[in-house]
Amino acid sequence: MNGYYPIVLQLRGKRCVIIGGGGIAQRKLLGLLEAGADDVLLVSPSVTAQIERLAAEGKFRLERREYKEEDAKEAWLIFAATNDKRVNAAVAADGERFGVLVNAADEPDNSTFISPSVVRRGDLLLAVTVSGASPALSQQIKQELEAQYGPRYEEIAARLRRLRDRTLDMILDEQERRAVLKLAAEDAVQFNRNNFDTDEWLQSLYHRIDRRHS
Ligand SMILES: C[C@@]1(CC(=O)O)c2cc3[nH]c(cc4nc(cc5[nH]c(cc(n2)[C@H]1CCC(=O)O)[C@@](C)(CC(=O)O)[C@@H]5CCC(=O)O)C(CC(=O)O)=C4CCC(=O)O)c(CCC(=O)O)c3CC(=O)O
Ligand SMILES: NC(=O)C1=CN([C@@H]2O[C@H](COP(=O)(O)OP(=O)(O)OC[C@H]3O[C@@H](n4cnc5c(N)ncnc54)[C@H](O)[C@@H]3O)[C@@H](O)[C@H]2O)C=CC1
Repeated sequence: MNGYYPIVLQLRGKRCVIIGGGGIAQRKLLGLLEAGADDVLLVSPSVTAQIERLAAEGKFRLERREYKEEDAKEAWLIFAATNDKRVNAAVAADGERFGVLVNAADEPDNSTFISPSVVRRGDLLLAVTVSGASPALSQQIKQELEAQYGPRYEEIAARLRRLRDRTLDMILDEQERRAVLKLAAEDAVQFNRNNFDTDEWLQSLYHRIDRRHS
């Protein structure tokens, strides 16, 4: 069994490099752009039509050439996703040497991180991995989660963020705030879209907490 520690990375301002321009490189690229990465370089002599289109829209920098060592040296995080095992292994070894986070798409043993399957609903991020045992199972579980946690969860998360921000200056007692926020998370899933007001909601949560305590 492989042990992996999950983290969620903030990529703003971090140089993310993808070596390769096929279907796998494209999937890693879309994942980075969805995550808000704003300093992405993709290096490959040939690329898919979609990679080409996104490059033309200025979403990231494309260099049509083969990999060179400086690509790894200047990276914060790097994906080795070519169809040449030796190139992928060189990217991984260079990345390791320069202390860069490395994902080798063809060889988990050369990687410092692996990519999970991801469902995004606004601020809600669900990530699934089977630690390399079965990417197909990760994908299947992702589809189940997509059905279970539909698009309305984007609004639920946004609503809870607004409420939580409001409580930070309204409820100074930490215990009380915790009780309100836990009840709010239970409550949020039941709400329908209409007649929503953060302050009214907060008041009703307060009443219910009071009642529980008395
Ligand atoms: C270790 C890891 C490293 C990494 O890439 O990060 C890795 C490695 C490899 N994948 C291979 C095959 C496939 N990968 C997929 C799909 C995905 N692969 C992803 C992640 C990972 N793949 C990491 C482990 C994650 C985990 O286990 O949970 C996903 C989840 C995320 C993503 O890539 O963004 C994405 C689903 C995205 C989605 O949600 O839709 C499919 C399905 C398909 O293509 O339709 C197949 C064919 C079916 C199968 O094999 O199960 C091969 C053999 C290549 C060959 O035969 O040459 C290797 C190499 C090896 O295992 O040695
Ligand atoms: N991690 C995963 O989920 C999966 C990984 N794979 C692995 O990923 C590899 C890539 O798969 P695909 O994208 O389908 O391959 P592909 O054959 O469609 O694309 C390979 C790309 O690598 C580029 N390339 C080749 N040599 C290069 C170099 N020296 N420098 C920069 N770019 C170079 C080519 O221009 C091409 O764009 C496969 O060989 C396979 O081992 C395959 C399936 C799933």
